[in-house]
Amino acid sequence: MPPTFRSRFALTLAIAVLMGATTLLWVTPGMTALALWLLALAQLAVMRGAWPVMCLLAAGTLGLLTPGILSYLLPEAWVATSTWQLLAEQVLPGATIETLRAPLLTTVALQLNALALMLHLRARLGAPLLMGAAALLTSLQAMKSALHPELTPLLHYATAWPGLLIHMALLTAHVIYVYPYWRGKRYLSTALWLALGLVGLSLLLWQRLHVEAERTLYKQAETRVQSVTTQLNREITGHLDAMRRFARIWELQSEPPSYRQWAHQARGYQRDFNYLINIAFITPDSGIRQVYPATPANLSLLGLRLFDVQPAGRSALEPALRGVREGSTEIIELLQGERGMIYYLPVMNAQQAHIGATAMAVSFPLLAKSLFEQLPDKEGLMQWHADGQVLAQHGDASRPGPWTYHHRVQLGDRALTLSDQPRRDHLLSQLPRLPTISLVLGLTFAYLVYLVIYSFKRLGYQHRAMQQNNTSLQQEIRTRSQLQREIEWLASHDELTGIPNRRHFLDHVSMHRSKRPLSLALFDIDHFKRVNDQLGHLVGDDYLSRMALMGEALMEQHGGIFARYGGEEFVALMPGLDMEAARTLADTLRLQIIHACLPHADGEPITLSAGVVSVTDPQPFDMTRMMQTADKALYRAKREGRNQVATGSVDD
Ligand SMILES: Nc1nc2c(ncn2[C@@H]2O[C@H](COP(=O)(O)OP(=O)(O)OP(=O)(O)O)[C@@H](O)[C@H]2O)c(=O)[nH]1
Repeated sequence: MPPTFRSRFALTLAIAVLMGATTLLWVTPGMTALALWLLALAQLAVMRGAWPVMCLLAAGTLGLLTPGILSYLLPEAWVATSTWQLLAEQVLPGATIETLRAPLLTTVALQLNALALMLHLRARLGAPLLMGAAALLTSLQAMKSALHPELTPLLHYATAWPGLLIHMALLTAHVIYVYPYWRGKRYLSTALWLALGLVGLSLLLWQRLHVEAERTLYKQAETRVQSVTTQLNREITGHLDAMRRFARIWELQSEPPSYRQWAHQARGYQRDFNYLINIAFITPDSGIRQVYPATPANLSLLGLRLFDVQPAGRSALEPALRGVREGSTEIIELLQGERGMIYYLPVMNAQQAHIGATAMAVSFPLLAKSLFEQLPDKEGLMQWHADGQVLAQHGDASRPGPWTYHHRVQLGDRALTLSDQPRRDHLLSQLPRLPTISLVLGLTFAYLVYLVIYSFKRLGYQHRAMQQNNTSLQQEIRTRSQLQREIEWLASHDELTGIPNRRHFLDHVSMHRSKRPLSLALFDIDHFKRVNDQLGHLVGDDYLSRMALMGEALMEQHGGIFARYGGEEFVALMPGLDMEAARTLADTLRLQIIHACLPHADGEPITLSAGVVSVTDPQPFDMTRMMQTADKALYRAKREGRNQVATGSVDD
């Protein structure tokens, strides 16, 4: 994709995001929409190169989101949920904490995105990681929203899909824009993938801790409800035991109780169980004979036949009146105008004859009130239900939480439900901050790991590059030294034969000029032109080289030097050799060459002529004169038939 097309695509996407965020802000205004809108503007500013504007917008986004993050992070003891709620109401009348803060993952993702925009292309400061982490967090939030409610935490409230999609599009626009700048950085990928792995791990840990924390809240509701039902069972067992004791009192007398006796005994029981709104004596024909307390509502019942006025309780009352067993009604409409249940117990007299039954009417609302008494009323709403009707309730129904705990209780033959719906503020205040702290620490750790690995890899890369430079520099130095040596060698040696050249020879001469005796010999190959002409120049070159090497070896063996003087001429300096020794050495070379099998075209061996000159004490050394004398001697050797050594004296 050509870069221009890529950047145009990113720009279009950013503009689309801005339009989407504007719509979102219009339709469902909230912190997520506002932050996205600012970020989209910042993204456009980045693409237009307006850095100050971009920094201002990104910093504004960070500032907007910071109170939200703090509200998730700071312990309840430092800043209570109610304080955050008050703050929210002051910022926007009628707002709740939720309207002014996005879900945790979305808030953190938006912050990371804002930071990444501020860092722009600076991979060394972690811009790619911030983008990657923002994308991971947004994906997890999307997953949680998609799976809601089965696998999501109890307190979860999903981010609206448009917000998530817009955020993803914004991240994509940013990645498309910056990708070409990061593509070539080899040391980036290791640091990035490792740090993203850590981000993923800290997200998993957060998810685990978060779900656990919210399950604990759910458990608290469960415990609360169970304590109420246990208390209910205890109360029922308690007042039934008391009632049995009460019924047995009348076995001591032969007459049915008088009102005075009845009131005297019943008073104590009614005081202990204040939800007993009526303790009555029922005659065998179901007539109400005595009632306590003597309230107008109770007194108005005297004389009534329960079989007639309360047929719903007949099945419970009849066995008690016949002395067969105790009985109790379901929760029914009591004659006193309340809902409740009535317990009937048989009453016998001293002669063990059934004289009636004791009836105890329990007001369910009063019973429920006594059960709820211990519970705080600000934490939520607790309700008793039966047949879809609320029998009694306790607490505060405002800002209900996202879930209700239900518990079925068997009351006689009747099933009741006790529900507990905690208030959202209560749940938020109870929610531990540890998961959020672990997420923030995890992200920070991943960021630090990224910085360390990135710097380490970058240093390594730079170090390797430097090492490569050093190696090639050393190689260059070696090549140059080699060249230098070759140049120096070529300056002092003959290229064809490899033996010293005339310049080297002259340097050598100046070193030994004071040496006595000192001899010098000039050598010239005989009829060498014929070799070239008849055998070719390549053979001529080969002969020259081989003869040069023989001469060099022989002269060096005797402490002298053998050099090519030019063409097919050689020169030798022999320090310490007098004329006779020098002539013999020159002749030895001549003989070696004859026996070296270097034939002419006709098979005749190649030969050599030489002119030798020598100086002894106190003769001075004059190079020009020495050379002239040796040359003359050589000329004589040639003239006298070649293949011989002639000598000359510098004094002639
Ligand atoms: N192949 C080859 N030939 C060379 C080189 N330098 C000089 N010569 C040849 O050496 C020959 C010298 O010839 P001349 O000076 O006529 O002497 P000559 O044939 O050796 O005869 P005399 O010296 O008189 O015995 C020439 O043919 C040169 O071309 C060389 O480096 N390689």
